[in-house]
Amino acid sequence: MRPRIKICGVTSASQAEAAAEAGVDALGLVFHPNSPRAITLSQAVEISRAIPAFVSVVGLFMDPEKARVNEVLARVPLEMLQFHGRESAAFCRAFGRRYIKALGMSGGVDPMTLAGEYEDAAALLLDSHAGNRAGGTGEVFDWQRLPQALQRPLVLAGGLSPGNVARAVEQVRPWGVDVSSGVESAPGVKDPVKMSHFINEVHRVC
Ligand SMILES: O=C(O)c1ccccc1N[C@@H]1O[C@H](COP(=O)(O)O)[C@@H](O)[C@H]1O
Repeated sequence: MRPRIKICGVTSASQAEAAAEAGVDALGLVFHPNSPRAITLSQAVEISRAIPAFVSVVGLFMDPEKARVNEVLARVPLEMLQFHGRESAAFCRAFGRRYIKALGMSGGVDPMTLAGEYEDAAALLLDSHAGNRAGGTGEVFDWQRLPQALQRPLVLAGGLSPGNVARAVEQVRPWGVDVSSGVESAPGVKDPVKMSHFINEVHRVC
């Protein structure tokens, strides 16, 4: 089965349109203020209007206040939430939306220990979290270290690019792949050619 493809951190309507045109399944809007891909509420509203039916809109947060998530949800039609910090499962499920929980493959904590906590997650996203940065790093981790017995669908992330995604899909067979910096021309600027190349590479091996 073909893995679902999410492109995270679009910062303009034209980038979202180009990704949809290329065949993406989901687009991520980043609400973590320290990211070069962070957008304002008005930008998020404008971008979400440009996203056609059957492309999911995912809101990315990292250790947000509950009030901030609710403020975003009141304005932006997010289908799903993606949490990249130390949010508990109770926090992740508090908004009446399905959620993806990101877990880091660097550091001392075994992702399997954490994974058990998020039994209602729509997927678990495994990312390198290199240098204690929780995403958007462009760093690959050793895919051999992925837990074999994950109870939820696996989304593979971290340093994916048009050059390595086919190998990643063949080796890991994830439910989905998520990419941010690997399809950019500069931080926060998605490149239509790279997005299209990335998606075509996934299709090529499925
Ligand atoms: O994209 C960001 O800026 C970001 C910031 C904080 C947390 C997560 C972020 N993005 C997510 O990081 C992974 C991997 O990114 P990359 O492909 O290695 O650049 C991906 O899941 C993004 O959704």
